[in-house]
Amino acid sequence: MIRLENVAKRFGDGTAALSAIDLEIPRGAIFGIIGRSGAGKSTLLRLINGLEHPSEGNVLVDGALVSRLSESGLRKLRRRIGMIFQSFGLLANRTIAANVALPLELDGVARSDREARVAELLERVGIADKASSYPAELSGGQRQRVGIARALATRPEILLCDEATSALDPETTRSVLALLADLSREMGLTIVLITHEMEVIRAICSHVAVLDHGHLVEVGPVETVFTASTRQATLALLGDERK
Ligand SMILES: Nc1ncnc2c1ncn2[C@@H]1O[C@H](COP(=O)(O)OP(=O)(O)OP(=O)(O)O)[C@@H](O)[C@H]1O
Repeated sequence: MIRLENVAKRFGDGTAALSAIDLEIPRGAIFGIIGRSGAGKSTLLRLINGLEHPSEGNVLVDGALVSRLSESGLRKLRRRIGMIFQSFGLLANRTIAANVALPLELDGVARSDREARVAELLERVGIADKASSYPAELSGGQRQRVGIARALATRPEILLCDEATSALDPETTRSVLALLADLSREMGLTIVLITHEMEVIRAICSHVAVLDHGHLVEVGPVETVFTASTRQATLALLGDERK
């Protein structure tokens, strides 16, 4: 379980990216965090995997205080937390199989075990036939499948998704989100997804938190928030849907 207790994050230049955030993300949830550009979504994700530390408050993953972890503790934590990105983050000069194998190589996994695991992952995300291709030869949706396979290589319990479908067309977005939902169910994976698109939240999330100018406006089950909210920031994100 991920827990933020009264978390604030201020950057050196005085920017307050997050203020007084209390949030609990249950194990196995598909938890969406929505907000406009600059609302603090990426900062919140970076606090969960320890890339940033809070200026105030606590971030806990399964009871461990992230800001108190040693370097080796942080490395272990990041092995339990996979991440995928809008821009996919693949290495252009490596084949698809070699991209997926990278975290296993860094972990010192033996070559034969790596090859077996990579084959299994590529099969699971539906691109087994692309193992020897290079990223430039794949569509956006296929590249994100590679990103998902790579993120899951070390069998993490948590997957952080940073605008993972924002570069994809609506149909490809739906198929990638469906894959994420299936993986969450199969593996008991907790997914924390940040987006500025309501449709993404509606498609797979069980819970949603709305961020606005660094503040948590509301949080709850998707249906409740989307049908009953009276908060201006939420209504603005819902736009015409509620009219
Ligand atoms: N390293 C940094 N130094 C200074 N300010 C930062 C830094 N990172 C983020 N910020 C500021 O913190 C605020 C929140 O940024 P953040 O990237 O978390 O928002 P976001 O909701 O993810 O936005 P977007 O959807 O545009 O990525 C913004 O005002 C941003 O300019």
